[in-house]
Amino acid sequence: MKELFDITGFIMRKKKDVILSIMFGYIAGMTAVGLFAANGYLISRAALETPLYVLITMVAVVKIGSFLRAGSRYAERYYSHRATFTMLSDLRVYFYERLESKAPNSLQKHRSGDLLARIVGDVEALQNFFLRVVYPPIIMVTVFVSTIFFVGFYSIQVVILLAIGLCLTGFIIPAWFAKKQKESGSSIREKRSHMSTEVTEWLQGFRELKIHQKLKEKDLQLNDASNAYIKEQEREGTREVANQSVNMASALLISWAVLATGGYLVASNQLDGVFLAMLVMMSLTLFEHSTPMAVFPIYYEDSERAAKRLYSVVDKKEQGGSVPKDMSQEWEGAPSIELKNVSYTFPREWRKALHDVSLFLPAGSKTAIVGPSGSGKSTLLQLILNLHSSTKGEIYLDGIPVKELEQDALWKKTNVVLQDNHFFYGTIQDNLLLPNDSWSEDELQQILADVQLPSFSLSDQVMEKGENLSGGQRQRLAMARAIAKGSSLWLLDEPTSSLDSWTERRLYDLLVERSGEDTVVVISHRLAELEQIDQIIVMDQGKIVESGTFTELMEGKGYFYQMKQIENNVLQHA
Ligand SMILES: Nc1ncnc2c1ncn2[C@@H]1O[C@H](COP(=O)(O)OP(=O)(O)OP(=O)(O)O)[C@@H](O)[C@H]1O
Repeated sequence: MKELFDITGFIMRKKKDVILSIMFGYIAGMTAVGLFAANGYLISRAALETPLYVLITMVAVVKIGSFLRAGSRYAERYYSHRATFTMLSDLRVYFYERLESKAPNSLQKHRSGDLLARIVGDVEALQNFFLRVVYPPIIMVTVFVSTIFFVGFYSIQVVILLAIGLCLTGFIIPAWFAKKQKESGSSIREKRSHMSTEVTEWLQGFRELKIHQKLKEKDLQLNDASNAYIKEQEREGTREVANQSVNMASALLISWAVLATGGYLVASNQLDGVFLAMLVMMSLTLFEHSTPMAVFPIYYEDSERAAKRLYSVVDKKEQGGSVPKDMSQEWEGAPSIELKNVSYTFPREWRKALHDVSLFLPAGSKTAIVGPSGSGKSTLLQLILNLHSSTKGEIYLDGIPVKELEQDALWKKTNVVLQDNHFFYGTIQDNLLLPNDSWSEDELQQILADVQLPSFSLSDQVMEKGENLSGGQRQRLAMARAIAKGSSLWLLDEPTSSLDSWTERRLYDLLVERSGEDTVVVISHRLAELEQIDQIIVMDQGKIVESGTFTELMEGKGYFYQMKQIENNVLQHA
């Protein structure tokens, strides 16, 4: 309920359109009733010996009424849909912003297909909240009340019948449907989400599924998900039609009752016969406004579910979620990095990825982090980047706690290469993701040459996810992207793991040359090229087990020395 209240807030931001659509909806409803009433009256009058001028006037009124009805119906549709679609666009932006601020920590809990179903399908479902939940009862009540007031001048018995009809078709029957709807429940949203998840996985993993001959199995799962969704859609459709039929049948019964009562009143001289057709026509038209109430419970519940599903993603207070307190802080130049007793456990994991890590990296220093796979190197880098928030302890950049830095400002000031670098469909230049026009084309071409991609031109096409690039080319392009960023903090996670030794050496030389006085932290799985690094941090099982310069660590003959010996042996036997 609270979620729908929030959605109502979004609708109310479009106050002008909402008021205009209700106003024109009311005019359209009233002119429809008036038009049919005039028709009924006209037919009756025409049967009597009525002067021609009265008939001409009546026909003219009917004609004007038709234009008015068409015009106001158009205006009502225009404003109600404008209110709805601009509200949907606001909702999309709102949810996207909330999701973005929670990425990647919270979003990891949701499968991508499910998220897609929520941000596309559930937002879309909310278009019915105004059009089919909020709006119809308002129009129904206002048009009914006005008509009943008018009918009061002719017959109190018909007024009572119409009032009973309003209660029955507008409230009692929809309430009964709502009860039935609650009992049987609807899972159309969940079924759609499940199907979307299966489709996304199928698309993303198509190649692997094909290679490992699992495509058929996955196809069956996809089919099951699709059939379940279709079945639920059919169930919902049948329910919708059944509800509408019951409501329409009840409305027709009331109109029959109006006819019968009117007939009795005419026969007993309590009503002039010329008004009978008018009252029946009014009744028939009037109940068109209560028919939409038949589907009110379906759309109300669907909107409620959709709103709940949306808010369940963005509303949760995450453990370790980053909520900057004072986002105005920034650092100048190359920052120092300090970690004080930092621990981190991934959501839904019991094992600590980092355990009580403390370190200090002076401004302008060059640091390498090494260690076996799974020792927590990438996690450490991600915490410095504020992609996750430490479970315990504090991280400082230039003395400022990273939790208090605005994420955008932090990322703007950092040259990042992660293990998985994403590339977009577009040109090489597009994929350098330049923050401004500070580089000329020649300079960018030089950067490409420096990262050992001399044959690439800025206008070369990159396919989706960089599929037309080799692993090594992707890494070099990611390095070019980091260089083009031009910031004074470098955080690089295995930037050369797919490169041959010669190219790796060139890239490390380039890094030293380009980074100058900047602060650099580089994760390396290889222990070569570390002689020129100021400080090496050795990690194992989420802890720092050693640190020092290359010479110190080699002379200390500890963990690093042993790793180096193993690496040398492997290389000798390779
Ligand atoms: N997204 C995640 N969710 C849950 N656990 C994770 C996640 N990412 C990493 N871990 C766990 O955290 C621990 C540290 O992982 P991390 O990626 O930091 O290691 P690493 O030293 O960078 O390894 P590698 O050299 O293989 O990249 C591992 O036990 C890993 O299973």
